[in-house]
Amino acid sequence: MKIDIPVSQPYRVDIAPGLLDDLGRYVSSGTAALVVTEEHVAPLLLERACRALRDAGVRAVPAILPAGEETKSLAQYAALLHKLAEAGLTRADTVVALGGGVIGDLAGFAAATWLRGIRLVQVPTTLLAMVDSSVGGKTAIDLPEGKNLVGAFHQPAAVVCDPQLLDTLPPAILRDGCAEALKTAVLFDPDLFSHLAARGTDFDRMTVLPRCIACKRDAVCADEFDRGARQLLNLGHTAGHAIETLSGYRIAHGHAVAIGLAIMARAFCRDAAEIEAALIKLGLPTRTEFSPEQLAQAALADKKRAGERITLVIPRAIGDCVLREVPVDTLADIFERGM
Ligand SMILES: NC(=O)c1ccc[n+]([C@@H]2O[C@H](COP(=O)([O-])OP(=O)(O)OC[C@H]3O[C@@H](n4cnc5c(N)ncnc54)[C@H](O)[C@@H]3O)[C@@H](O)[C@H]2O)c1
Ligand SMILES: O=C(O)C(=O)C[C@@H](O)[C@H](O)[C@H](O)COP(=O)(O)O
Ligand SMILES: [Zn+2]
Repeated sequence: MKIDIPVSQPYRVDIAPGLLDDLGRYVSSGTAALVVTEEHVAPLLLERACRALRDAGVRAVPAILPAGEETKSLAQYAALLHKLAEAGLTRADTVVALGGGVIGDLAGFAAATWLRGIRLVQVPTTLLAMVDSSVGGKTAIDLPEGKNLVGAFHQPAAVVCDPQLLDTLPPAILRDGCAEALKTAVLFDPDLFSHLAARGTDFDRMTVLPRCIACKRDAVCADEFDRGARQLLNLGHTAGHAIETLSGYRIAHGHAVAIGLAIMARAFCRDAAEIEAALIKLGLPTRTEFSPEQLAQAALADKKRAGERITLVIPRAIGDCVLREVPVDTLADIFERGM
């Protein structure tokens, strides 16, 4: 299955079981590729990925980083730039991001900035990366002060989505991806919501992956640079990113988004009970130990803030979400309503 993403630099998401072995099709023969991955994914997939590239005449150079959100840091970004320099990557060459959202965001940011931008191929290996982070061109690293505070828009040249890679995913990591899939469903797709609410983590991959990617395509194509409608994709993220930051990135992105979604649903949504039930069915949390005041303070680092006002994503009902600008000093009360 192929999904075209007609942004300023159009590309395609290819979805097929076993597609990793065809990775060589996405990089030109005679060029080089830095295959960026991390210590959990490397033993599972790195050799296969490099073999597929070498069989296609590509000089594949592996770069293995530590696993986990801490890797989206200035220090690992700098280390990756040095690896790009050592590997001698030129503007004819490619960065391959082989991993979940952490590797996709970090390797994507390195590809966006090395030589002011070189080719990037996303090979998502988590559900979250398949349904959300590998598509749309947001790349970033975190600071201790907040999530994704440094980054760039850099669309991939291709997304190589092999659903078989999900077979080795630990259940908690699968649930992270379910949170973003459910977010997408609440935003745009009531049928997808019903599917996830009924099936939980036993969802049908070839239903959920294409539907989420198609929804993301539409939001990204409407507003590639995140100035308006694309901000809807931030549903649950104002509180979610605050929870991640306050926890020192101990709480994973998907879990934090699940809590953020539940807070906004309880505060605003006539379908709040259904959304909370679906989150619970998916094995996701819906409450936080942090106070509304702590969340509001941490949310001041949100990119949807402009001076003393911040744009929130308000879920009025499943399939009916809107952007609303509010004064930042009302945030704690809003979160309180959803606790
Ligand atoms: N750019 C975007 O649009 C966007 C969208 C959503 C989330 N994100 C970012 O994505 C990140 C979260 O991504 P994530 O949930 O994929 O986390 P992750 O990349 O840390 O992966 C989660 C865990 O799964 C392991 N793993 C990965 N693939 C595996 C596989 N096939 N088998 C077994 N284990 C595997 C990893 O080693 C890691 O321990 C956050 O930093 C978030 O901010 C970005
Ligand atoms: O692609 C988008 O746009 C999103 O907002 C998707 C989110 O799931 C993702 O977590 C994104 O990285 C958040 O972006 P940010 O701009 O709030 O850092
Ligand atoms: Zn997200």
